[in-house]
Amino acid sequence: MENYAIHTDEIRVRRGKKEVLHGVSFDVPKGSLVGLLGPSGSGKTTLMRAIVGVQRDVSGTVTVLGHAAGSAILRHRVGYVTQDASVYPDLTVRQNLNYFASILHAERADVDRVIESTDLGGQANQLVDSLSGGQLSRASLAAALLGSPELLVLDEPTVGLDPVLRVDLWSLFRRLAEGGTTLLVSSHVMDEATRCDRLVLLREGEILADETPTGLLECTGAADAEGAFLTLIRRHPKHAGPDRLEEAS
Ligand SMILES: Nc1ncnc2c1ncn2[C@@H]1O[C@H](COP(=O)(O)OP(=O)(O)OP(=O)(O)O)[C@@H](O)[C@H]1O
Repeated sequence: MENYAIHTDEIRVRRGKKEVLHGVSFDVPKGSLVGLLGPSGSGKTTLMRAIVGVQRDVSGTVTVLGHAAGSAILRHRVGYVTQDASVYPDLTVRQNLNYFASILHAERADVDRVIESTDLGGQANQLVDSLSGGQLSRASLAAALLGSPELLVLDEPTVGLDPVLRVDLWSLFRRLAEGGTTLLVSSHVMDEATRCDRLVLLREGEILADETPTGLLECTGAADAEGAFLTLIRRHPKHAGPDRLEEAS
């Protein structure tokens, strides 16, 4: 288990009156870039919240870097970027990062490092309020990179970005993984899947597949990740319609 940054076993989560994760089990190897893919409402955010230890009513096992999810010891070792901007609009990018660096007791030099790695040099002295969507996502990411966390949990960091910015961000994720950081990145854009080491496909609170991109195409016979996802849905007895059960059997 020490080779895993995240180990989960039979996670169940209730939100409101309904169970939204139904016994989810998967592992994220250390230093890997893993994509958590699934349509809107499939439970990606809930699963990430369970992993970073901010979700209530979680049962099952969630171990992060060898500790129970949410343990105080993990506070500086795990970076979490939600779908909402986590930087202050009335401060510049650099002022935000200086502020978060002081909370984390990170070196000031770390601020320059994260500005450079997120390619925000040109916007460092710009108010966050005036950043574009892509720059705002990168500013939140820069804040999460302070202190060099071992694990980054990123909830739909590329949502709303144009294809060029998406490619840039995925290149950054790859560089971080090559530097030894583990990344769990959620997305509902299946194309992005091909950039991951492993893919976890989630649908209605259940894992449909936990595979390498190549393995996923091989086991479904599909030409791309989107086709693979559709094939898996058709094969799943719960999701297959009466006319599809035959096809799936
Ligand atoms: N605060 C809440 N109270 C009750 N149910 C909730 C709450 N937040 C989310 N849910 C439900 O939990 C399920 C999973 O939601 P979740 O946000 O985890 O999905 P998601 O895959 O991240 O979706 P998206 O891609 O749209 O962000 C959905 O059915 C959603 O309606």
